[in-house]
Amino acid sequence: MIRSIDFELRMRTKRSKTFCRYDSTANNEEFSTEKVGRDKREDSAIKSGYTSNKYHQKRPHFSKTHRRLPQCIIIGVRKGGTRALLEFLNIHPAVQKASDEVHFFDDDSKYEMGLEWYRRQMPYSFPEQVTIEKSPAYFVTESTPYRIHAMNSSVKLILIVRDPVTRLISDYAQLAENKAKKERRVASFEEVVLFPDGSVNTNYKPVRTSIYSLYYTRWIQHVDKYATLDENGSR
Ligand SMILES: Nc1ncnc2c1ncn2[C@@H]1O[C@H](COP(=O)(O)OS(=O)(=O)O)[C@@H](OP(=O)(O)O)[C@H]1O
Repeated sequence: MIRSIDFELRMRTKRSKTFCRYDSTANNEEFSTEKVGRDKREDSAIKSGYTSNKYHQKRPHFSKTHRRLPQCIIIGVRKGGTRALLEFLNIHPAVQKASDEVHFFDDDSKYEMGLEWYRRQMPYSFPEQVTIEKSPAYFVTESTPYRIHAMNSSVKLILIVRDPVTRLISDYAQLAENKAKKERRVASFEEVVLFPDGSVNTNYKPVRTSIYSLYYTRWIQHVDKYATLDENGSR
């Protein structure tokens, strides 16, 4: 059991002589490594901030830790502050986050790889810790409520929402920035959000994402099935 935020565990592996420290305050890492015997690959990965699960799979870990399917999932909403929420939760020593968005339930090609693949994307954790991942696309993807329920009907789901118009502007701004980086034409906000007669274009995906009721009603159909999703938790 991890008892406090300052609690540290240290391990020296025989093979690489890597010195590992459990640091629950670390930003992007389940484990921070330091000192003796790090191989070059590890050094450059740490320097560049590279923290993909592919790399984690090769990193040393404590003998009593395992990768576990998440008991808690932040399902959205995109641009709702999901990253900040995940990082805040991860400060708690009993929480272990997946660093990357896994997109297991909303991406058919990933879903087809099965739960064992999904489990392997998760961080190592102690038995008492809660594994958590966030993929904001889950909230708006049709197949996701059923798929998550099929994995675990008592998984805890967190939905964080934001003023729908502010969220739309934030979503548009990110998409526009991505397009600009690729030197593609960026349509104005009015162009994509409004029809010439001034009505709102609800076919534009960022607009649709902000119509929370479209998706909420889909999730609510599963509320009875989710034993732990009570009235407050589902908001
Ligand atoms: N604490 C807090 N309160 C209010 N808003 C916050 C907070 N933390 C992050 N943010 C804002 O959330 C936006 C990023 O949301 P996400 O992390 O969900 O983005 S993403 O969907 O993963 O891309 C992003 O919004 P924009 O600034 O409009 O881009 C963040 O500024």
